[in-house]
Amino acid sequence: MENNEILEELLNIEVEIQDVQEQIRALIERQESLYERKSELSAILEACKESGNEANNAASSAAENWSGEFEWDSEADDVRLNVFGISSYRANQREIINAIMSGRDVLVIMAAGGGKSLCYQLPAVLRDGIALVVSPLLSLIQDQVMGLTALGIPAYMLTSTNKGDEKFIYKTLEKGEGELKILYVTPEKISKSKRFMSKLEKCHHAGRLSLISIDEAHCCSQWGHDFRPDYKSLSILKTQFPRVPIVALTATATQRVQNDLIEMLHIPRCVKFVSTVNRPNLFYMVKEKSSVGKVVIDEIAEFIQESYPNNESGIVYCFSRKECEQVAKELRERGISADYYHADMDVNAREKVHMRWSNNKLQVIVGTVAFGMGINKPDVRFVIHHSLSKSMETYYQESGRAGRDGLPSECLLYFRPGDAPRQSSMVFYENSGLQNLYDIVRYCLSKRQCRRSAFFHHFAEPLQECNGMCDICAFSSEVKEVDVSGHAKLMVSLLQDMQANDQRSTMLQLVDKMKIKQKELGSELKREEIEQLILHLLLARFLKEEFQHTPYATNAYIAVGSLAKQILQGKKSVKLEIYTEQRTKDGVRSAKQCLGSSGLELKLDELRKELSSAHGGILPHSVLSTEQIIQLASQKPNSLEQLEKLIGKLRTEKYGNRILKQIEKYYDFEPTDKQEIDARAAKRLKSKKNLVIIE
Ligand SMILES: Nc1ncnc2c1ncn2[C@@H]1O[C@H](COP(=O)(O)OP(=O)(O)OP(=O)(O)O)[C@@H](O)[C@H]1O
Repeated sequence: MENNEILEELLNIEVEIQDVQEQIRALIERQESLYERKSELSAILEACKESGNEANNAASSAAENWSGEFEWDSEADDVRLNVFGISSYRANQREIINAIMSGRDVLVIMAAGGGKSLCYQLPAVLRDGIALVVSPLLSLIQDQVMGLTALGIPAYMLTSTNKGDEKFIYKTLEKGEGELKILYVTPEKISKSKRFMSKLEKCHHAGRLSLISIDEAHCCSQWGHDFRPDYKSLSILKTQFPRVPIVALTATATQRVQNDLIEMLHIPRCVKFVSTVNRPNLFYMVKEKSSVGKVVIDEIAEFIQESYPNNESGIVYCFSRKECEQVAKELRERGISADYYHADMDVNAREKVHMRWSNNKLQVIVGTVAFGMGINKPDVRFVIHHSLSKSMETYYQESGRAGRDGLPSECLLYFRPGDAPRQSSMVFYENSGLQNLYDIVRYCLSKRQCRRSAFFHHFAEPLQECNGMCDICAFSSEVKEVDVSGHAKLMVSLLQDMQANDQRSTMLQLVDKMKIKQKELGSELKREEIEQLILHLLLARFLKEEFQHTPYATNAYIAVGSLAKQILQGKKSVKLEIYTEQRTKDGVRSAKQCLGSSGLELKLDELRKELSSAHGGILPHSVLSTEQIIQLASQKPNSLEQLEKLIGKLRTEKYGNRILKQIEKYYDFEPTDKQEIDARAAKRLKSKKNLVIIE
């Protein structure tokens, strides 16, 4: 064998070894995520078994019957009503309180606005001694202390900003003299103040530390979206105060975060209360985002002005500080009262904007993620994401700031594939950062999966009915699958060639190259479709992202992924989901379709006009009972007036559309007589599917 041949073979083997290593790495990653999903599913199964298939409560809570009778029942009822002014408990609150009162450690996962505070504040009032509450943000703490003081509960905070109370607090902890029931601290106090910890130790020694509550507990976990290193030090609490019950509370925690929390806080025998992540009053929607910035702002402004003309509050989330300022300015130019909020502003300026918004002097806050925890405004009617969030958790949390009062509210996410690399260059160094980002990208790309069910899937929760409260379920739109294997193959070869020449390509550059090259294939994809294809290939690991740091930024490049060979060898076909007809902005087309099938000539403009003028600004409380729908279906309206009369309280376009969607379902019956309809409706109601409650 010639030397040259040996060298060449050696080189080939080297390349192949690298390739195999890449594949092994990818397979290990896949194996890890499968293990994780397996443990999540096993946990759900366990929870379902123990709670007799009831979705809402997690395992141990059900087994120990925390809803039975307890000796503190009447005192607790008295405090609930006469101190907190709350007439009845919400789901799980009483059970959680009973578990804490029984001295157990408790993990509470309850959606935003679900009423977590009462769960630890009420036992804090009932139990002798002082309750310690660890909370991550000063503004949150201030709110809570103000609220409790107003209720006549002696609550204080020990932070660097209120040195005045420090002396009193330390004396009370040490000697038990002053009146103090609930003490709020930030996690830094636990990790950094030896003095505080020694006073707390004395308080505990004298038997006066009643419970420890850890708010926003997901901050403890490396996998939590708001991970805070100081929360790590909280592991000391159980070691130092083993018999004091710890209650950890959060709005979002995947199975992995839950396990992490339990381990970190040393509470392996805690009672878990996992309430559903479902927020039935929130309408979720993903909107295609134009690549022209002005068009996006026009759409957002139009949406706000049409749907919320009476200054109803909203939030617009943006990617960067600069973008926040720009979007706020452009919204103002379009007549919307908006201002920005981000971490670069000084505290006073931020506080001022927050206050104006809280007092309804400002309609829209345009914020970065810095406008986050501690937003307690209950009547936020819409949360719009101008840019992609970095994970499903973050999106759930941010969009969840809408509708904490339980009234119908909307969550819109503007998505275009080009936003993904912007985020990935920010998150790639985080634990599972890319994986988390790809989860939300998958959510945005989906054209068939109910948005709500995507959340259930993500948080490993059994499915629940969406009731037409997401764009996928509310608007009917034809989606077809297009085979783009040829384009995928071309893309991979293009990248391979570039890599061989030591060239890199951003998503944008790759799209440009594809636009030219795809002509050879004889079938051309649009720019947006090529972008979508790139994302699909990234999600399936046929492609991967690589990052390069410059002194100013980190750039994301698209490279050939570990499984790309399968595409080149034609072992995998690639399909894109494409709408066969453009979804109309608000689903009127779906109404048209549904009414069309009944023979009703839909006067689209008339209906639109009527519906928008009927929108009185007050949030819709359209009521259309199942009986009314049955009636409607059996009467087959054949004029617009008749339809409107039947629908009666139709107030807004979007609610109108929901109702029409329901009608559509009923028309699918093609019923012959009323009895038949009643029987079928009863059957549906029995299976709890398609239950229409719009109130
Ligand atoms: N049983 C109840 N009945 C009526 N209102 C309640 C009840 N429990 C709590 N609330 C109210 O619900 C609102 C939200 O409660 P709370 O602030 O405790 O929510 P949360 O779960 O901590 O939400 P977040 O995670 O967003 O902070 C508050 O105004 C609170 O007074």
